[in-house]
Amino acid sequence: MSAVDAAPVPAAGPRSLEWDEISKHNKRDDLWMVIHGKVYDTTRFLDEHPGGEEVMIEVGGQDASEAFEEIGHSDDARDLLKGFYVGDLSAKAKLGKAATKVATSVSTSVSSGAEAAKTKAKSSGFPFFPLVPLIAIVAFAVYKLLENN
Ligand code: HEM
Repeated sequence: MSAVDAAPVPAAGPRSLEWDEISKHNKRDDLWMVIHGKVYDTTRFLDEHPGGEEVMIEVGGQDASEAFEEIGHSDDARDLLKGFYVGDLSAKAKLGKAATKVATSVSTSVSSGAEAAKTKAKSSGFPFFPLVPLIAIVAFAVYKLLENN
């Protein structure tokens, strides 16, 4: 066996693609889209798409997962996707999207929490806070009374 034969053949894994590459393919004659982290070249399907060309071009070079799911595409439509597969969205690009989602939801919940606290503070006109020592005094008095009986 020669050294050449023994050399390991690198496994040709799926292509890992970045958004700057994917987003270039956004034209009628060169149309890619990302659906659930996978990149599809849908150029040749464009004039066969039962939903028309325009909706496809609108999401060209972008993440079309939501648009694809909103329509409620059939299993046949999902099977067709396999024929257009060109690679995967890179881990970095996937992470970037996840990080944006987390950041957005955290900032939304933080600001809505702060907003809710403000609204609560404004809407409760009754001043409970100064009553706290008074309640403590009454509780102490009741305790002493019971103690003496
Ligand atoms: C490569 C990606 C896509 C494939 C393979 C695909 C395939 C299909 C197929 C086979 C149908 C017929 C109905 C069905 O079997 O579900 C269909 C209908 C449709 N698709 Fe897509 N589609 C793709 C992407 C999209 C995108 C990204 C959108 C929207 C932005 C879209 C919007 C529609 C609409 C509006 C219909 C018509 C539904 C109706 O009239 O009942 N499609 N598509």
